[in-house]
Amino acid sequence: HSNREMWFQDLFPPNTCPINAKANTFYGIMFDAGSTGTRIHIYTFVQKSPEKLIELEGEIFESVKPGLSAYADQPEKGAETVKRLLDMAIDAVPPHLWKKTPVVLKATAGLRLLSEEKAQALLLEVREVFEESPFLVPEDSVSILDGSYEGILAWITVNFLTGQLSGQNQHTVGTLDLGGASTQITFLPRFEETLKQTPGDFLTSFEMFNSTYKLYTHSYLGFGLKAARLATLGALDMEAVGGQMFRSSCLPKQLEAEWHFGGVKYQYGGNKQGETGFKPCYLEVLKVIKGKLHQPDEIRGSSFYAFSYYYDRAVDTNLIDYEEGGVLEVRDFERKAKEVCDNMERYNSASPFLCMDLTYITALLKEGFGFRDSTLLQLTKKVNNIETSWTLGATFHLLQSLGITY
Ligand SMILES: O=c1[nH]cnc2c1ncn2[C@@H]1O[C@H](COP(=O)(O)OP(=O)(O)O)[C@@H](O)[C@H]1O
Ligand SMILES: [Ca+2]
Repeated sequence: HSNREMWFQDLFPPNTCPINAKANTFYGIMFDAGSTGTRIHIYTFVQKSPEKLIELEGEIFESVKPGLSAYADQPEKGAETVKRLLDMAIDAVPPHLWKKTPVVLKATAGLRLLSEEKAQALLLEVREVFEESPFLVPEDSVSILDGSYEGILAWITVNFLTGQLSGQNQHTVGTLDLGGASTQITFLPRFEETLKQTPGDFLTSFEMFNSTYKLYTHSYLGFGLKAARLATLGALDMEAVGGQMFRSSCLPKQLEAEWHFGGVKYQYGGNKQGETGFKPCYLEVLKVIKGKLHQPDEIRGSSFYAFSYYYDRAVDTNLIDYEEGGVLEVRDFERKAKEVCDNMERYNSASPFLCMDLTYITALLKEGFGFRDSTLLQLTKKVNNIETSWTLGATFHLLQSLGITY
């Protein structure tokens, strides 16, 4: 917006503003407090006419690391990271719309894993930051997002961005999200048989854009990439034990290092004497996964959109381009896992966990969800320049609940 535009908007009520064709522009601010980082998504929408679906115009995105859960014992410092991000919205949203622009933060698996007391202390501090801002603070504006909604809202985002939620012929696509602490699988079942075979708590009905979708979705807490590292190391419930060294065949033989996650410090290293490589690593990882996940038959033959750590690790190993993304088969992850794990001493990687991560992704897809080697995965970070994140779905839901859209 130019200054001249804003000067006019202050003189005229939005709908009659003579020079501003975009008087029906509005904004929504959604924070994603993930286990590894906090992100702000500032969305711009236009509603061209009351009976039309709102259109997404653009997004401003910024992120900080580490996530809120790293501030479990310093909630004020955690809230400060949110405040710095919110300052961006002050610049991005025109002042006359501040009061009409809702701001919401939803936390995912990092906070789900904290004690109730510590999580609530963090949320309370964030709430105060919001109250002190000039934006609209709806009831329940700061909360922990339910795992099943995390999957559904990401599914809404991807299918909205790919144009599957409008018009008659809807061919929706399933979504796979691999976070740091939890992972989600979501799709619209096509066969009656799937509905019969699925436990009730894996099915959720959801209304969006005047349609009701009965979705298969589940969030597996503790099955995110970083939580899986701890589980593989046998360190998941061991925070009380100090000074213990956790070893794995998925790590370079000579490695000894420290790692911080969720405010806890872990020491880990390679199997100095014992085996290393893909085979022993796969067996190790399998112990974490085997028999723990529900396998819907229907997905074996279908293709899915995959993002977050699926995307990041595919980029790290040159399976896809960072900007472009790409289509992979499940077996591509396995091929890369073998390549990395069986050449660990020589493989020049930014992270000593690369072998473990790729092996975990392979095992999660094949043995966890039951995908075929040939299952196609569409790896995406952005669609039409908008981040593929549950935050857009959550913002639509928010606008709907505020009566700003339907
Ligand atoms: O807006 C986004 N666009 C694309 N990827 C994202 C976005 N936000 C988070 N991610 C990805 O999510 C992963 C981190 O997961 P996260 O910190 O959200 O853990 P959680 O979902 O288990 O709480 C990383 O791969 C990161 O790149
Ligand atoms: Ca996430």
